[in-house]
Order: sequence, then C-alpha cells, then structure tokens
Amino acid sequence: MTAAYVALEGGHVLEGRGRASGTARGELVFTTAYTGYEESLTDPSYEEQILTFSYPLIGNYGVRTERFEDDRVHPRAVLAKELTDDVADWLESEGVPAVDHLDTRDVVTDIRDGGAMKCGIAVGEDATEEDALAELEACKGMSEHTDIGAQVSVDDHTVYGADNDGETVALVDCGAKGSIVDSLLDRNATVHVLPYNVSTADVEALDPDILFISNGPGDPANYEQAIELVEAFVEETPVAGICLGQQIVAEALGGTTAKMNFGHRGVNQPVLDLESGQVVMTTQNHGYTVDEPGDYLEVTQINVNDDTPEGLDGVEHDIITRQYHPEANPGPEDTLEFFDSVLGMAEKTDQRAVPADD
Ligand SMILES: NC(=O)CC[C@H](N)C(=O)O
Repeated sequence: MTAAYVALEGGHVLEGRGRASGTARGELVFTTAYTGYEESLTDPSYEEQILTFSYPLIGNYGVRTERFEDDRVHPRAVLAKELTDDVADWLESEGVPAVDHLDTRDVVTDIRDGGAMKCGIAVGEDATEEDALAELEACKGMSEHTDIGAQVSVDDHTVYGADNDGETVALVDCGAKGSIVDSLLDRNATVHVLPYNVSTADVEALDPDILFISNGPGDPANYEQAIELVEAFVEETPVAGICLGQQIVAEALGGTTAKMNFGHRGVNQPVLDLESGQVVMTTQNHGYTVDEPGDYLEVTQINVNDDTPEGLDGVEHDIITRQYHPEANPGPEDTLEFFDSVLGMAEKTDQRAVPADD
C-alpha cells in the first residue's frame, strides 16, 4: 500500500491509502455531490483547493472526456472514502495526488467546524508525515492567490459560434466552465471568450450585446480588471454573471463580498425565488458570498439553508446574476432558463434602440 498523509491546519495528520502519488497543498473543502465527479474535478473554480467527496464511492461509472468541463483536473488533490481504479488512474496520469480509505465523515465534520482550511498532502512509496506538514507550512490562504485568474483563463480571445445569428456575448473567462459556453451556443449566441484581464477598449471593440462574467477560483476582490469592466459597461450594456461573476458584479457596483465558513458545494442546494415563491434545486461550488448587494442591485433569490443571496437583478440597469450554476454539469437542469433571461436582456435593449414608429 502506498503511504498517504493529509496534514490539516493546526497540525493534525490523517493517514489513508495512496491512490495517486505526489505532494500538494491547497484549501481543503468538501462537496456533497453524489454524481458528477468528472465535471467537478475539471471545474476551474476548484483551482488551489483540495477536494473531499463526502459521498463514499467515487468513480463507479468510469471517466469520459465528453463530460469534462475543461481540459485538465483543477483541484490540487482529491480525498475520498473509496475511489475506483478508473478515477485513481486518471488522477495519477494528471499528476494530482489522491487519497482514499479516509473516514471522510470526520474530514467533513472538521471542515464544517473549523471552516475551509489549509491542507498539505504527501502520497508515495517514500512519503512521510513530515512531507505533508511541509506542504501545509507552505500553503497560502485563498485570498493570497492574487493573480489566480491567470492560471485558469484563456491566453487569447477565442470566438465560438461565429456564424450564429443570435446575440453577441463577451464572456470574461475567469475560469469558465465549458457548459456555460455550450448553454449560450445552444441559444444561437456568438460567444467571445476573453482573457480575465481583457481591457475595456478590447471589449468595446466587440460591441457586445451582453457582458458576461464567468465563474472562477479564488477571492472575487482580486479580479480588479473584471470589476473595472463591469463599472465601465453597466450603463450601456446588459451584464450577467455566474458564481464568481455574481460576486464581481456586486464588488463593481458598491456591494461587498465575504468569505463563508465552509461554503456551498453540492448538487442539491435549495434556492428560493422571492417573487414566485418557487424553490429549485441547484448545483453550487463557492466559498465566498455577496454580503451586501449595494444600492444598484436587489436580491431576487436566496439560499433556503442560510438566506445568502443566490440571485441579483439591477435596480435600474439590465443586470442578472446567479450564485449557483444554472448550466448544471454536474447536477440538476432546473435553472437552464437563466440563459434565456440573460439573452432576453439584449433583446430588450434592442427594442429600446429602435426609434418609435409614428
Ligand atoms: N464557482 C465559482 O465561481 C466560485 C467563486 C469563488 N471562487 C468562490 O469560491 O466563492
């Protein structure tokens, strides 16, 4: 059996079974999702985190690239009660350490009580407890990753659906999941995927119908250029955002964000729509939240478990954001119509632009 050590903030070290070798450090979080491990493991929002699956068996339907959200695994390491060989081999080939035969009930309880915490991992024939503790020692807090967008964003402007005749979307890629692009393409949009630090002038040159800020890893306050973009465009262009995108929009418009204790990660987070009274099940993966929405935004949806904002609308401007993941993958597809609402904002703007016929 390959030795495997997991050092938790505070210095407590767990021992498990090594399933993919290497050393790693990151913020230890958990997801309660019981399916969708391929989508979660390729979600760029998990960059610089160590992902614990609370569901006890992960990998029982194999690994298929068709289900990937990006072209690589993003968590720095993976913890579980039991990983199948398919998943373990995949993680080994990606150089991402994995540990199973852990009592993940204890790990989850520790995170719930102590909050998302720093963690160091060492897996391998010669791995030692000290190696894991050295990783822990070197681990940075999430908000200290000040340029994390650079690790996950496209390097260059890329266009999808150039021949589509729907709306033109400027998607600021702070670590966008592939399913967000697909959901827009399914609705006939042309999607310009832009680097996370794209300049205002470069976005202006595209004359987009919608400015869309994607999901992504880390602290929203560190995405200064995306925050400036929202400020620059909000008067003229409808703005949308998912997850990190919602947080960036709030930061840009006088709202505030805060770090949660252990966040929301799973595929059955209940969300209440304040206007309709309807509750929907949603997929979530976030550790920060909008704290105060500010005067330009109103909260339209809240999390049933803890009342945190799940949806925001512009009070006077065309803005619509979600803290959860309407694009699903993994998880329920109950909220896909979000993308119709987003593209619908552009149609509204078009109608206003047409002079009255008299
Ligand atoms: N999925 C996301 O976009 C995550 C947003 C942000 N990094 C958070 O943890 O809250």
